[in-house]
Amino acid sequence: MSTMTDIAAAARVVDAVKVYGAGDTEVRALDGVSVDFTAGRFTAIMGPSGSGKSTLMHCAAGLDTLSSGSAFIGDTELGALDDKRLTLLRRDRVGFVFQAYNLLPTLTVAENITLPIDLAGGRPDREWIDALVDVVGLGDRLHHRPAELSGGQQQRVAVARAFAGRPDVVFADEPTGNLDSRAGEEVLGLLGRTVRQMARTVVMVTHDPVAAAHADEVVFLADGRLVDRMAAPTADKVLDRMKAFDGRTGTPSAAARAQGGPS
Ligand SMILES: Nc1ncnc2c1ncn2[C@@H]1O[C@H](COP(=O)(O)OP(=O)(O)OP(=O)(O)O)[C@@H](O)[C@H]1O
Repeated sequence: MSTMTDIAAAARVVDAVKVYGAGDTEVRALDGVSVDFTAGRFTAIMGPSGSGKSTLMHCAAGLDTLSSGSAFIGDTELGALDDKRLTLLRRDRVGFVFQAYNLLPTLTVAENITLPIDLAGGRPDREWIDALVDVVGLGDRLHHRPAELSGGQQQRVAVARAFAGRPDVVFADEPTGNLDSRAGEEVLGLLGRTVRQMARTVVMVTHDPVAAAHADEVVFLADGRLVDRMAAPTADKVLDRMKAFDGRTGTPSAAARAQGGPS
């Protein structure tokens, strides 16, 4: 398990290439990406549509395999695992939050949160789960069913579920895509608090500069390549950087590079 004091990467990819199709229809969704997702930090992945954000997340999380290069969760290289071990690694060491909340409608909030642990035959750590429930602010909803909750509340349950087994890293793919801006802000604030107060690691794919501004760092992809990183992002700085990408080549302008870095 990772702690705040680790300088190690919770997840990383090295020379990651992902090719879909072949011949005339070949697409290089990832074209030699190397990136570390530092333990104890909240990282956002941004870039134009089709730049490879979801592909990077899926390959880093072991949901998809690379064409070449390697992906690691902690020190474990995913390409070295057979299907069964990869499934166990995803279950035990990785958490997921998707745009659709994917809660089970027949289970209560409390049961949804501990479902992955129950399915794995584990015993939930009560103290940890109680602390999580506190952070997500759902203490008075634990015995409700998902249909009795707002979208924002359902996504907060999904966030608690993702962290319930204390995974090394939680990957979030457009977690606020279905939410209005207020509910989205709550979920993003919650992800940020969980990282900072509970020493967790989050990697989030987003289109939204306001969402990316909740992260500690933003990595920018364009045309399947890592083209920039920004520490201490603000929505304005992220928006400016996105505007500076040439839509076709993904190359940031010199002006954009000059204003980069933390403010
Ligand atoms: N299963 C697939 N088969 C063929 N091509 C794919 C597949 N998945 C993704 N691609 C292609 O790979 C490239 C990268 O896609 P990806 O979904 O990773 O980008 P993205 O940055 O997440 O895009 P968006 O912001 O629109 O969700 C795109 O050109 C896409 O069309």
